[in-house]
Amino acid sequence: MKTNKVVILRHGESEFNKLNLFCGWHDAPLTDKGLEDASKIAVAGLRQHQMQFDVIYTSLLQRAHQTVDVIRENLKYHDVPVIYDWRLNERHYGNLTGFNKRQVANKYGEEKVQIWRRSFDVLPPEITPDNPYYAKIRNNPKFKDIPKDKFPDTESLKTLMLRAIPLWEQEIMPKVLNGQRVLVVAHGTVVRALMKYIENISDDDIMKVNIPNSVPCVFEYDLSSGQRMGNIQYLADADYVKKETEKVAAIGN
Ligand SMILES: O=C(O)[C@H](O)COP(=O)(O)O
Repeated sequence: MKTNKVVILRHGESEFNKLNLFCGWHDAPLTDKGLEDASKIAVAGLRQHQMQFDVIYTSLLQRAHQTVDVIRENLKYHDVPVIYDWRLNERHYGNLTGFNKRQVANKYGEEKVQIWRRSFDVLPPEITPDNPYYAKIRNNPKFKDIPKDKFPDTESLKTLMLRAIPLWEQEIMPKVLNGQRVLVVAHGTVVRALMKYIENISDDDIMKVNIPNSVPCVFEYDLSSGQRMGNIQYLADADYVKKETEKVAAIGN
């Protein structure tokens, strides 16, 4: 039986992850720890499982690019082409962008914050011009080619899926089923979106899914039927994955 694997990875810890701030489309860089984990966790996992790639897909955001760079540098993937696509950007966090998750929970309640963070279709309030990150995001030159009518002011997992799944179905999956080895380096909500779609996870169950930084997730396909095989494989120590997943699920301090 001929099979092929596709790997999906969330970037390393960003400055906003560290400060526990809603980030979304704000272009925060990785922290030193984020850079280190990209190599110690992501690269180590890929290397240990002898993963090779023909093409890498990523978003327009630097935290994903820096993660890609660490992988390319360490695994000598300089010849592997990188495709940058806005449809892999993190979900736009609306007017929550830039605010501390704990402080927002103290103001609106934990339940409300978890609905904003993890529900399938509840949109955070739209970003308004008085938000300190509004102009930075709107004027980010990297976003200049995004169609005006597609540029979001807030997004839920559902609306993110409306942009990310067509890319997966029309560009990424045909390559995977053609035998190309694809690595996707993206963001927490993008990984949740792809997982929901691939694994057919219900709108309720996806609320419990949290994605740790820097841990490669592997999905295997049977090339003759195009069907998914087996379970998701995480290329990191199980205790590490559990600990990091719990950290992401929590609202933090
Ligand atoms: O955009 C962000 O703040 C993070 O990348 C994801 O945050 P979350 O885990 O709170 O959705």
